Amino acid sequence: MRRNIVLIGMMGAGKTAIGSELARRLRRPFADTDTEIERAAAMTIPEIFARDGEEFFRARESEVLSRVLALGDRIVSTGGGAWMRPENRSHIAENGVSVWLDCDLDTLWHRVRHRPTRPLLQTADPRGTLQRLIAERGPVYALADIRVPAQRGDSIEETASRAMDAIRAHDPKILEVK
Ligand SMILES: Nc1ncnc2c1ncn2[C@@H]1O[C@H](COP(=O)(O)OP(=O)(O)OP(=O)(O)O)[C@@H](O)[C@H]1O
Ligand SMILES: O=C(O)C1=C[C@@H](O)[C@@H](O)[C@H](O)C1
Ligand SMILES: [Mg+2]
Repeated sequence: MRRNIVLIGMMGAGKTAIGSELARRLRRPFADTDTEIERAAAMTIPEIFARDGEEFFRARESEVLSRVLALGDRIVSTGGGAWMRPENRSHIAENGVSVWLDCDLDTLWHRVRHRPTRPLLQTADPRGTLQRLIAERGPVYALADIRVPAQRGDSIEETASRAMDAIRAHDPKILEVK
């Protein structure tokens, strides 16, 4: 079974957008943990946070992530907080290669500020919250196998190409066609 390629990073970094582009190019199945959680719960992420709280969401996230990773061969886009749990990092390391989409605050803010779909940003100062999350999570994201800079000026295609180059440089076998 081929190793999964697992995208991690902040909300708005492009895990979903770049992940689906990589899956299309590599002709591999795509899985997005946020989408899988919403499907299983038949609720949106803001609804899950509002009704059951973040801890409940994190438990479902770990379950979904394990299930998807066990399938293998996938491009897996995670939610922004998934990488913060040590057990999730261990599962990802056992079943795939981790790719951090490293995106700056201004670009992230530009992308997420008009979207009400990220419950963690429903604060009095969402830009400040985003900045704090970047500061808290940055050192942990940096534990990923591979770092790919994802800047505002780059198109989805350019960032996807940069990710492919970085994965190939890390281990060419990961991109081999069956
Ligand atoms: N170069 C780019 N790379 C990635 N996304 C881009 C780019 N340019 C524009 N976008 C847009 O920015 C948004 C990125 O959000 P996306 O949902 O992919 O982020 P995410 O990392 O999956 O966030 P979350 O953790 O909240 O799921 C999308 O609407 C995407 O179309
Ligand atoms: O960064 C985060 O903690 C989150 C990011 C999103 O992908 C969702 O998983 C949820 O909104 C939490
Ligand atoms: Mg996403």
